[in-house]
This record gives sequence, C-alpha cells and structure tokens, in this order.
Amino acid sequence: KKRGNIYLSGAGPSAWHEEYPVAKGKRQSPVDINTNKTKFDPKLAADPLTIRFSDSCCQSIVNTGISFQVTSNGAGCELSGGPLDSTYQFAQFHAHWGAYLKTTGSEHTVDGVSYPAELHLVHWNTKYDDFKDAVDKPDGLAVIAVFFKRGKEHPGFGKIQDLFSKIPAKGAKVNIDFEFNPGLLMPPDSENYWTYLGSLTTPPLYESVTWIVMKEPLEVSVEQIAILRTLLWETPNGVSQMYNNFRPPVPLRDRVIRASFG
Ligand SMILES: NS(=O)(=O)c1ccc(NC(=S)OCCc2ccsc2)cc1
Ligand SMILES: [Zn+2]
Repeated sequence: KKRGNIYLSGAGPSAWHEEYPVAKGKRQSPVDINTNKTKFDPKLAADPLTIRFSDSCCQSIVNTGISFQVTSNGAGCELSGGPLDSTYQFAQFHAHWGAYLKTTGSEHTVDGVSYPAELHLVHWNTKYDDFKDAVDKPDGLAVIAVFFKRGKEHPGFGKIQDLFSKIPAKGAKVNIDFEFNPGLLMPPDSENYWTYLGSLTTPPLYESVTWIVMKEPLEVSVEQIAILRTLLWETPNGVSQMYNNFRPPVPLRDRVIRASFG
C-alpha cells in the first residue's frame, strides 16, 4: 500500500496518533470555533495585527503531494502584533479543500460549519535561526488561515492556479517569474480574527502554531474551487485528483479561542 498519502492510507487522520502520539495532544489543530465560547480580548484590538507582504517574495510553487505550496524567501513579508510577542517571517502558503459538490474542505469550522477550502499562510518566529529551527518550538510558527467561499472570481488566486498544470506530480516545482503579492489573498476585512494556540494540521503535528483565523472568508469562483482538484496526488489506487486533503477538527481541550472583535 502506498503510504505516501497521509489522508488516504490506513484510517487516515484518525490513525495518525499511531505514528505521531502528539495527535492526541493538548494543543492540536484544527478546531471548531464555537462563536458562543470565544472571548473578545481588547488587547488584540489595542495592539493591531500587522501583516506585511511584498510583491517580490513568492519564488516558486511545488506539488508537495498533499497540497500546492508557494514558497517564499520572506523578503518584506512579516507578521507582528495582535497575539504575537515577536516578528514572524512569511515562509509559504498552501491550502486544503474538499470534494466535488461537498461543503466540507476547510480544516477549521465555525459553529460546526465548514467552508469548501482553507488557505494557510505560514510564518516562522525570527527569534529562531530559520524555519526548521522554529517548526517544533511552542512559539515557533504563526499561521494565518483564510476561508474560501464560493462567489466572484479571484483573478489573483487565478494567477497561482494557472501554474497547477506545470506541477502535475509530487515533487514537481516551477519558479514564479511574475510578481505576486500574497496580500491579495487576505479578505477585505482582516481586522476581525480568532486566535488560539495549536499545531501543524499534518504530521509531524508539532504543537508550535499560533493560529490566526480570519473571520471574513475570501470569495473565489466555483470554477476556482474545482481547479484545486486538478492537482494530482498518489493514492493506494494510483495517481488521481487531489481533494479531501484536510484534517477534521479535534477537541479544543483546555483552550479558549480569543476574538479581536466584540
Ligand atoms: N497545515 S499547516 O499550516 O498546519 C502546516 C504548515 C507547515 C507544515 N510543515 C512543514 S512546512 O514542514 C516543512 C518540513 C519539515 C521541517 C521540519 S519537520 C517538517 C505542516 C502543516
Ligand atoms: Zn495547512
């Protein structure tokens, strides 16, 4: 059996704990955001989240075998303020999505409701030497999550999707030789967010992520959601379309999700 596909080999996410016991840990991700139990924290509004992206920071796009990944050298792309006590540098963005005609696809849910896809913009704490040094530290990473909802087309994201045909298989990679500012992928209102301490949502599931989940989704067209599934991955039954590359929510345990808004 191809073990390559972590979502489709064995029992999938529910079996990850066998190889990664931390899967049953105290600060795992994703979680359901129960808006009746979130807590407004005025400190988050007092020290606004500062999200800086640049036109020249995206270098290449690769098929990781579980998603696409746009990789950055982080130049001019930094995150600070809000829940963060230091400056985090942008490393990469990727996404998770569902199947044709299904509503599931996002990793985080809001009051039990999924979105068709979820974008993750991964940053690492510059108090550490590099990403690999930060990736397993409790304050090592900060990930901005942006929900995708079906609506009007998003031409910016379309420029990234135009590259999908060039990365047909796991490990395939092409350079991005045009300017692309990841700030294009922020929702119109990026002041309202939820934040909590969590983990990577794929193995090795390190409990190293400060999650910043944008309340407002980003609109993309129904065709663009479908184009996500034109990426390919290995499955136990051979190469096929990539979809359902999401971990379902796990227990919140002893955590409170804070809101930057009242
Ligand atoms: N979906 S997620 O944003 O939580 C997310 C982000 C990064 C990763 N893992 C990365 S970028 O690992 C890079 C390779 C690595 C280095 C040390 S251990 C794995 C996994 C999940
Ligand atoms: Zn992710």
